[in-house]
Amino acid sequence: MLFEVKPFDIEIGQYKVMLNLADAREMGMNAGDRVRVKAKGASFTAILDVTTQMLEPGKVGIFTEAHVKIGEAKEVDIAPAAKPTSVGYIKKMMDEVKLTEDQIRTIVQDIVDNNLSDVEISAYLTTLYIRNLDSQETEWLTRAMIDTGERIHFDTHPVVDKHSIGGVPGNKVSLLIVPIVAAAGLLIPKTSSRAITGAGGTSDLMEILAPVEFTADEIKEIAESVGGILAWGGATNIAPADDKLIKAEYALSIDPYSQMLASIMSKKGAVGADSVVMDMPVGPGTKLPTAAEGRSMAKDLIDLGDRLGIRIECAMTFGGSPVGRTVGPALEVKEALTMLESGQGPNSLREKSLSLAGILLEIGCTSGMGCVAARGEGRAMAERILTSGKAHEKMMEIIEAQGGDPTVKSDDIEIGEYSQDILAPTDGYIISFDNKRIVEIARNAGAPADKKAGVRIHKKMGQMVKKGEPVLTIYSSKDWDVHRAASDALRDMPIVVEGMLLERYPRYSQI
Ligand SMILES: O=P(O)(O)OC[C@H]1O[C@H](OP(=O)(O)O)[C@H](O)[C@@H]1O
Ligand SMILES: O=c1cc[nH]c(=O)[nH]1
Repeated sequence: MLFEVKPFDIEIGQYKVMLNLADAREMGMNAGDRVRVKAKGASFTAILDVTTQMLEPGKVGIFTEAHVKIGEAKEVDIAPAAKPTSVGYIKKMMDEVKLTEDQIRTIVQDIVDNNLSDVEISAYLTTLYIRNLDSQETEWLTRAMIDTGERIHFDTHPVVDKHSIGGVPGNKVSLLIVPIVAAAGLLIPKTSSRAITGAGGTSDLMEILAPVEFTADEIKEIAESVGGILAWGGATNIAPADDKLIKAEYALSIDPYSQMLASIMSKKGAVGADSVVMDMPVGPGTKLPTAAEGRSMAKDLIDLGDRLGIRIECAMTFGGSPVGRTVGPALEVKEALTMLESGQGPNSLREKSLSLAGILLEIGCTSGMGCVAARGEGRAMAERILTSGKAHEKMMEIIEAQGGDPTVKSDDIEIGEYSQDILAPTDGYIISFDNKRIVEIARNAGAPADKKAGVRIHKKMGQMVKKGEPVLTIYSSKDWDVHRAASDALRDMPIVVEGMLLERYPRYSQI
């Protein structure tokens, strides 16, 4: 049937069209069904939405991505179409049937081609949240994610890299590790994602200092010119399925195990990394609650690295409380820049950054790939690079190469103008600190979309507090977001001070 085009200026990351309910009924279709859209020079499958109000019969609403495909066409032909075959493969996954390499590749290709609806993508992720793929399937998934995008081939080797599985709040260490390692003369083309389960991923942070969206060629050029880059993987055509999946994971606040392995390793494989240090925060409220789970994941990551020809070294790090004292993009950038400027700052941030950077400085020694520090000397070298100001100098070069302001100072970074302190309800020691609640509070305050929102932590596990002293300060660009986050924090405190009355459960209802 022919329909008059009505463009909808709405970007949703899918090919979507909308029809009046009467037209959809006449064609025997419902919302969520697939339609074939044909216009002069274009033919593609889209997901159908229906309306009774927004369009008259005879018209078709064309969302941004689909509109780009049809160009200037004023009329399109719409006909029912079959669901993509990958929907059947996702159903097989749900039924615990092992998939073939081709079937996994088809799912990934359909994700890249925007052929799956949000419902289908969340079914895929939910299945992977409930059950893991085996190591062969995970390798196929990772390879499919690499092969459906571009790859970078560097002329210089070794190419080293760092990646975190995330899950611990305030994990701004990449902003220190990349310049330290690049200042030591190693090539580190770091691509990151945005926040997945947290309140600010490395790309959300770096974006405050410089643009993070580059093509694969630009990443190669920038990294080769200054030794390092901190780019957003989602903007490139590198492992393009990754960001589409991460968007859905962020909405669900989940990071399914097998997808996490493939997500991380596809980004590393696509940039041609020879050696990678993997930061694996372990502790209550993280993605790895116990050391045993950490060791098991380390084994899986090393195995996947071997299959792909990437040398992986896993570092289980302390995830029991936030890294540093800030959570949320601008607050974290301020803290990281202060450390680059002065070499000083919270011990947890300094130690973690230096230890992980140190591993990278040593990493190529045993494999004969080339390294800059002998075994056992990497951390001390990283510390010299930080305290001498060379890491700061390198960070400014990276910022400039990415198109940011190389004269930026930590004092220039603005944080939310609205704030509220959360006070200790009693005297005592902090005996429990809930990472997940800290992230929820920062997200309620608006992070990561509001870059100035987040939480400053005044007191950490084991520290003494006096009744009425601030334990946290919540920041936001909007006063109502601060109030919402603060009342949520007060309703269910993220910290427990020894001796605190946690909850009163009355004998009789008060109502
Ligand atoms: O939001 P959650 O799940 O905590 O973690 C996601 C973060 O972890 C990784 O950090 P990096 O790229 O190694 O610095 C990702 O790229 C992302 O920035
Ligand atoms: O890059 C990352 C990091 C953590 N989890 C993922 O799924 N991807």
